[in-house]
Amino acid sequence: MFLRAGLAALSPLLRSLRPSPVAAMSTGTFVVSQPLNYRGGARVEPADASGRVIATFTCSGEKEVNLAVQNAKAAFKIWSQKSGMERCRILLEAARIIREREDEIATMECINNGKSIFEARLDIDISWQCLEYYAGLAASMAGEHIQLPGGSFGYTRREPLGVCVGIGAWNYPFQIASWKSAPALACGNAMVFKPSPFTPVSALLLAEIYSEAGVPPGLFNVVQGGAATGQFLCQHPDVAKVSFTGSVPTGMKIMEMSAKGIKPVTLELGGKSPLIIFSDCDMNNAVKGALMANFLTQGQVCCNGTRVFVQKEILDKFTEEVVKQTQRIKIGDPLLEDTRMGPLINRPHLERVLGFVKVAKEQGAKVLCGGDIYVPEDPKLKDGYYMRPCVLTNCRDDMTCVKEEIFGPVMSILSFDTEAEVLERANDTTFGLAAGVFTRDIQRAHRVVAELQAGTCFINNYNVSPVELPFGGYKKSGFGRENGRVTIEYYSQLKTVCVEMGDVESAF
Ligand SMILES: NC(=O)C1=CN([C@@H]2O[C@H](COP(=O)(O)OP(=O)(O)OC[C@H]3O[C@@H](n4cnc5c(N)ncnc54)[C@H](O)[C@@H]3O)[C@@H](O)[C@H]2O)C=CC1
Repeated sequence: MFLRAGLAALSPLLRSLRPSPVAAMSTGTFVVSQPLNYRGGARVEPADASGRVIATFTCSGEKEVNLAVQNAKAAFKIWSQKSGMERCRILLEAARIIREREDEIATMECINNGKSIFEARLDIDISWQCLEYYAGLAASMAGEHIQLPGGSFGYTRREPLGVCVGIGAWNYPFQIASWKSAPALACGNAMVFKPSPFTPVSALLLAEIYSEAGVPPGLFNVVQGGAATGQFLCQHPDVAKVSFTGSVPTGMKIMEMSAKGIKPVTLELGGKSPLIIFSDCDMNNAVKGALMANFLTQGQVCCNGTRVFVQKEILDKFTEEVVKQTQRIKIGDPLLEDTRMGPLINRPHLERVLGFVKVAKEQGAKVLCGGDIYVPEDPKLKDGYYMRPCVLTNCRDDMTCVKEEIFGPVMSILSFDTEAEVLERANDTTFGLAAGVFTRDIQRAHRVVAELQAGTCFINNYNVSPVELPFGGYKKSGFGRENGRVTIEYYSQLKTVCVEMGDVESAF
């Protein structure tokens, strides 16, 4: 568990950043001196425990989950009565505070997760942008007015759902908490959020920032824990909705539990996305795109384009250039400005990813670079969970590395001849989160994305995530969307009001 070296919560969050003797993640560490649950507008020790202790924090049990939901219910009463403009102002203030504290939050996220400080800053930028975006929408949420015969009419009201639950993965801890809470709060809901137990600390910062910005105490609560705590949340009768980011198997369980309470769910699950490079592409951009599609956050990105289909004519040139640039990626202490790849999340995950590379070799793939443990020069990092980014070639569609989500820095290159062929192969997966295409042929680009079975498609770029655009999956990658205007619909419900202006025409 990475929460070694005295994980400690911070608010003032970055109480101390000092070299850690067992720096498996980075040279940074922090001292947890305050509780990691947030309820009713303050940090609290959980009221009970689910029986499992992970590192230095206690997993919240049923009682604590109940308390958090009760607090959220009380805050919902106040918040849901506010006008859109009132909610807008508070969310804008929260966005401002995040922007102001960007360096502090990014540094914490970097230690929390292991991603480079360069990327952590981008995550924090996207987070405050998300709050700004939904602040802007809060005031413009409106229903319809529908004229009926005889002067009667109807209208619709867009109303919040109530207490929403957010359950997050470990790869984008602060960003996931923001992507879930911003639209939820903008619509007038309250939220109880459970971060991944591997990355428990940064959601607390968001909770404190919301309080500082002026949300009612209890509007955004954090409970800590793993599966058991997550189950208490999903099964809670007073929870109106569950928004989940994580793996497909957990997503299925979340949906099952929510089905029992007829709760709507948003599922942001895994992927094994195709990236199609046609021979008429701009080669420089295609190579950059392939790296963006595979190596951000050490490859631990759900929408990564890990199946890189390259048209035969340019296979050799493309592969050569991708390998050259992959080998140049600076690996090491994520807190250093020039680092672009930090450690993986924990040792079991590192071993799992290395295991995929081993199986790929056994099945006939060729390792062109990386795929092995990396030991940084800094002796403090020698036990870190680092690996060198890997490019595999000689891949076939039936290989494990091409079929399964690895969730690590492993790119599989496959070659293809025709557009029809590559489309069929690209779609031959149970996942459907994202896809990308590089070509200069504008008609082909649109024709291909129209055929791709994926919720998010990129043309001539990959893994950019403007908050204005909806993000989410097809097939087993989930449903519901995050970001964009449409997400309002996933955090609100429509009430129809039918108004009679004449007399009742009774059938009796
Ligand atoms: N589509 C998307 O937006 C994203 C999807 N992911 C996917 O997430 C996975 C990696 O993240 P992990 O944290 O390992 O996923 P995970 O599914 O193991 O855990 C995700 C969250 O669910 C909680 N959880 C686990 N079992 C639960 C249960 N039975 N009931 C309720 N909650 C439970 C965990 O504590 C954690 O907070 C990958 O498959 C990745 O593709 C990750 C980021 C973004």
